[in-house]
Amino acid sequence: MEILVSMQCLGLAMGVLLLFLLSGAVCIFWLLPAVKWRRLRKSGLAGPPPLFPLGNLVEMSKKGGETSSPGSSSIAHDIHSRVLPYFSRWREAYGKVFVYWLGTEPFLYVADPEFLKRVTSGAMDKKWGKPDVFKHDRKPMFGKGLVMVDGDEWTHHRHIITPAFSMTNLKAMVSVMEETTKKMLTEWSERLARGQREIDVEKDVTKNAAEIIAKTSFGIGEGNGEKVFGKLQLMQKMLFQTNRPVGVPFGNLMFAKRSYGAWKLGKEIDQLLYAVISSRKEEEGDGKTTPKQDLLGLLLAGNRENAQGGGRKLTARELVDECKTFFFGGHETTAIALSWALFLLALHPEWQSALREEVVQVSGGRPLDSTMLSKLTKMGWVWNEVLRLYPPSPNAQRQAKDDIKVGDTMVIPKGTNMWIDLVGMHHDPALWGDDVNEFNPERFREDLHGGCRHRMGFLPFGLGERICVGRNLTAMEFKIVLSLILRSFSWSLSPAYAHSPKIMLTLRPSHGVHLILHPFP
Ligand code: HEM
Repeated sequence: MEILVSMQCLGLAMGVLLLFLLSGAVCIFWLLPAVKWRRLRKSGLAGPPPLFPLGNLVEMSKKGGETSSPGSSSIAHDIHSRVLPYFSRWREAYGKVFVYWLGTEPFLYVADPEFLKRVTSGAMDKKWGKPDVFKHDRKPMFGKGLVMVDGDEWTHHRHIITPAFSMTNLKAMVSVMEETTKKMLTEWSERLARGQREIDVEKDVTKNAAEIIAKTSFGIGEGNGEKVFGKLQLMQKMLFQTNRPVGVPFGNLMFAKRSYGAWKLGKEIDQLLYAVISSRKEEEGDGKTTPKQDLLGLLLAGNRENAQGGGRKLTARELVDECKTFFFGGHETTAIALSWALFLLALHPEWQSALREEVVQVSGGRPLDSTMLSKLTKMGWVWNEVLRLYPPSPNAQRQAKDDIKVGDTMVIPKGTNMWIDLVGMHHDPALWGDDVNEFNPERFREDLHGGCRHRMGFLPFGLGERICVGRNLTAMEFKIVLSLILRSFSWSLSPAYAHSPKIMLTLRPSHGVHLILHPFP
């Protein structure tokens, strides 16, 4: 009898616990998002109706634009509706500012530069940080590196990191970029000599950019550098092979095995980078060795200076995370920009010739240096036009760290994320005119903003205080690699090339960029 009673009590307790958990889940996954949704609508922010706990993910997962059939006749640069079909549809219905939901997370979609200016200008910029929802997912890649931290921690990191990217420091990296790229070009020549005419340049340019960033960040080939580089690449593939259900409660469990794999790789990479850093500290600690001029060397020097001025040093853990951040933030974006540039120049041989002429005029046959690079004016226009039509980072993101009041009626509640659609703004005829989808580098001839009707309509490197810290480094690398290719080859698009831009974190040519190369005399 007593056993029966205690069994009943246990059953009751289990029932109450279950009910408690269930009502907690209903509250977190349905009621709270619904309340937030109501608050946003009250502020005048409409959007596609979400279905919690998935939000609008079902509509977003529907297939969009397809690959063009091979051949250049079907290539168009009007890519917004192909790469972001759901945003394109919602924009027609709700305009250039609306709210959509990734799971239970609200996102304010913004493709209106004037609205963006109103919500981020001046002191308001400080109220925005980076979305928490991506932090867990991307932790193995960036840890608590600059891209991920907010508030005072961000200010501290940025203060130490920014000087490392100054033009004076970057100059020392020209020869590393040149040497590495020449190796790639020698390989291309050898392949041509063996009778191979077609090369997927995207693959090789990505490998080249990874090698450059590993060398310029922490000195590849020095003991553990090469191992780190291989593992970092593997981790990136593991994490971003497929789109993940961001914002969906327990969505990560669906990818538990892969997440665990990435976490494990992350730990191995950390160990290797710790070893690189401590041997560097030992080498430089005696004060007799000159600090290395790669980013890690410059960070260590910045760290010492900061400590001498009474500031806090970045810890070894933080230095490791910054090295990973430079690798992930730096190589793929640069490689993609170069790949799109080679693709666009294949379609526009007249620009290929104009750039080649400029390179010959500026450098003759001499090794490149930073003064020469600054004289490559036309190449600068092409750089901007590539980033406009095919921005490698297709969006910038923020999260309101406080309620943000806009004008008299609108409040963006704390916790709301903001998704700034750079592809949308860069392809908006209202901002750029009727030739918005044409490759026309001349638009940057007299204007850094390419004639865009709004100063904030062209943002390939993001905005405000959090603008990309590596933008000078990447522009320098672009000019060096492209100049060297132009000196050695001319090229056209392979008939097998299929135009298929796709967003997988970055905006990439998903079937590579296959070119027919011709050695240039
Ligand atoms: C074509 C090449 C590149 C593009 C298109 C690009 C684009 C961007 C964008 C859009 C952001 C976000 C800015 C924002 O939130 O407002 C960003 C941030 C960042 N980028 Fe780049 N980037 C490139 C190359 C690089 C390189 C070469 C490095 C370093 C080696 C780098 C390191 C970073 C870092 C550390 C941040 C975070 C800055 C912060 O939050 O303070 N990027 N980049």
